[in-house]
Amino acid sequence: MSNEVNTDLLKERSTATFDAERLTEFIYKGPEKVKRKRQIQNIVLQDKFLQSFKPTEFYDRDGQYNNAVRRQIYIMDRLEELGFRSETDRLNFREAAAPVELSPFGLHSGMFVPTLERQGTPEQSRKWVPLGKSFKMIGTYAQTELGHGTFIRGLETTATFDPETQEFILDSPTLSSIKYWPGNVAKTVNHCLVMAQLYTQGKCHGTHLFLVQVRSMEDHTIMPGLEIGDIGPKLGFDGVDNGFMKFNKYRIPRMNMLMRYAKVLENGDYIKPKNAKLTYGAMVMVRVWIVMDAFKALSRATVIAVRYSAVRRQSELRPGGEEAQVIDYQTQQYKLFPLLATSYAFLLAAEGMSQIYAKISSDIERGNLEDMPQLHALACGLKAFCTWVGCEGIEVCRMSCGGHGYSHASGIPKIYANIVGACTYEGENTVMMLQTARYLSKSYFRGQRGESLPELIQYLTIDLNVKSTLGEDCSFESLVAAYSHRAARMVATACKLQNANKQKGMPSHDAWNKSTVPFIAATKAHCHLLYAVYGIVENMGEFMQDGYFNQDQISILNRKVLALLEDIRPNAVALVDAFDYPDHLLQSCLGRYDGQVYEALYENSKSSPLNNTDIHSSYYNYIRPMMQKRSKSKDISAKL
Ligand SMILES: CC/C=C\C/C=C\C/C=C\CCCC(=O)SCCNC(=O)CCNC(=O)[C@H](O)C(C)(C)COP(=O)(O)OP(=O)(O)OC[C@H]1O[C@@H](n2cnc3c(N)ncnc32)[C@H](O)[C@@H]1OP(=O)(O)O
Ligand SMILES: Cc1cc2nc3c(=O)[nH]c(=O)nc-3n(C[C@H](O)[C@H](O)[C@H](O)COP(=O)(O)OP(=O)(O)OC[C@H]3O[C@@H](n4cnc5c(N)ncnc54)[C@H](O)[C@@H]3O)c2cc1C
Repeated sequence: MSNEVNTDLLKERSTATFDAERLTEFIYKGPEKVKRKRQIQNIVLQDKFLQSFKPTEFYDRDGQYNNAVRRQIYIMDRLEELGFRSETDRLNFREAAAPVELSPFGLHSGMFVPTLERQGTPEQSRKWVPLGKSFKMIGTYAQTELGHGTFIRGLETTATFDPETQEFILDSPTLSSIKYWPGNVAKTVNHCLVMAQLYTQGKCHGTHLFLVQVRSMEDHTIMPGLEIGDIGPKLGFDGVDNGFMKFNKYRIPRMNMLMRYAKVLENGDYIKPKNAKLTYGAMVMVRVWIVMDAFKALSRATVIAVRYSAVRRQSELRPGGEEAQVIDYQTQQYKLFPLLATSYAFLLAAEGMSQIYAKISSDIERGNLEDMPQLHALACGLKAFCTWVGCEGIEVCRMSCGGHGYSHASGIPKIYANIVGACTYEGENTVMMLQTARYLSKSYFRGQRGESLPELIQYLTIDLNVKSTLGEDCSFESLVAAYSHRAARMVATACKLQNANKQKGMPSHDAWNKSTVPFIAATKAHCHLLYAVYGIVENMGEFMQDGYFNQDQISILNRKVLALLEDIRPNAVALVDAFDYPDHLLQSCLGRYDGQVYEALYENSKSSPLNNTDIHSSYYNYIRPMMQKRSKSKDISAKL
């Protein structure tokens, strides 16, 4: 490989109108943090073991899982040796060491341990959290069943209290009650947090969480009374052993129910929690994190596509001139620059969401549940919006790289395959949007009754007769007003339909169901408040429906979006460089910092296992016999 940087990329970097390094410092919160992040990434780069892994697509499923376990355990050991204590250091190390591979211990650290911490009593947490943190106990979060994922109240696994033995009896009474999908259940973990319907004194009290040992701590054999296995290959998540699990009257001690909020006493009495939805806390937490995952996935794809578009030359833009960088085509800019802006918007949204989560969840822990519905609505809406928009955007990035985007060598298919799961897991996106929609609907009617609303949704009460004041400058205030107006109008329209349905005599659940299509559109509009000119141009109909903008304003917006493409053009490469993703993190022949994409693609193809021999065994086994058979056939030899 040559050591030179592609001349087009050199030019792009030298003509940028701002210093990308300053923006990097803004993203990572200061120069010291950037320095530290790079030091950590360099440690990984120097690590021969970590650099010895081939991309996951070169391994079969068994090899992918095996490598994922091997690599993740090595990472854990190295983190200990290096003495990294700060969460940021550890995250930077993990991301650099396994940039595209999901961990078979992800749910252990991401859901199992935090749920023990937050849903266990102080005694339970003291007992189990240290075991979890030190990996003496390895666990996951097992909720979804064959028959139910979305509808948690419909889960069928039962946990029946037996006061005689002071135990719960876990059972899978039907085929559809078998736990199905939980990550790392199949091969990795020895414990699970199981969501099951609690029965005591002959009465069902709804779903609760139970700590269940599923494999022996001595030899990892499956505990008697359980059936456990892998569910098979998936679109992504190659190194993750999503599993199934069936309980056959399996007993666990009473104290293995997580009892911070709800309790079952020795005599079987049930003590209700302050709010039944407190048991869903782990899901809310992960939805918040997923917004950051969507940022990381979309921004990586954007870096790859923008750099490649600066290097790739195709066709003549000026007749008879040199072939143009594809980034100079207006259509290419229109595909990529809004996604670049979206990446930055997602970063800010993810950080804002995390702050709100930290504040409200600490209130909840102190017993103040007032803001629980607001947190739930925000986390559901942003999780769904950011993963949907992120996945659509990643696909646009892939296609904007032409044929090479389709190759794993581009790095984009893997980014997509992993993040697209987030449109489904931790709450299917439509269902999540509808949770936010219910909140908007209730808030709208509250606003109509003159009740005060939380700041984020106060716009629902604005006067919808006011028209836009947007002028040539497309001021920030006029854009925010436009998004608020559109969302408020769409929420009002959906609510009026819901009301009209009720007035026609429909029961309230039907009135709701028959207005959910407009509610989804309204909720997307609510989440879309992150955007500016492009978002209006792309959704003009919704902004125009009640004549909010006049014809002149539409022309201004259409001109503005094209002018903005020109403004971004000289800075596009610097804007993606600022994310400061090193090559070994991107794992992309197209998104390389030095732009030597053709050399990289050519080198990469040589490592395809099909190139191990010039003549593949299938020639001897099938092609040659087929040709020999055909050459003997009269018809063919006659034609030849
Ligand atoms: C992840 C760790 C890091 C790295 C590892 C790497 C990779 C891991 C990848 C993937 C992990 C994936 C893990 C999972 O998928 S776990 C399973 C997740 N499952 C779900 O998310 C299920 C989705 N369903 C639900 O959340 C709920 O069932 C529901 C749709 C919200 C409805 O619940 P239900 O009990 O039926 O509620 P209702 O009775 O209809 O609602 C009454 C009332 O309560 C409100 N509500 C519901 N949930 C909450 C909540 N969490 N907080 C506050 N309020 C809540 C609901 O809106 C309703 O309010 P109303 O005002 O309308 O009455
Ligand atoms: C990669 C991956 C990892 C996972 N990891 C885990 C894990 O670790 N632990 C775990 O417990 N689970 C896990 N899951 C399961 C996941 O949480 C569920 O699949 C998810 O919650 C969706 O539920 P479902 O499969 O029942 O979808 P369904 O609810 O069956 O969805 C099917 C369709 O029905 C629609 N629908 C359903 N209900 C409604 C409604 N009320 N209103 C309107 N439309 C509706 C949906 O929009 C969707 O279009 C994982 C799933 C995946 C893909």
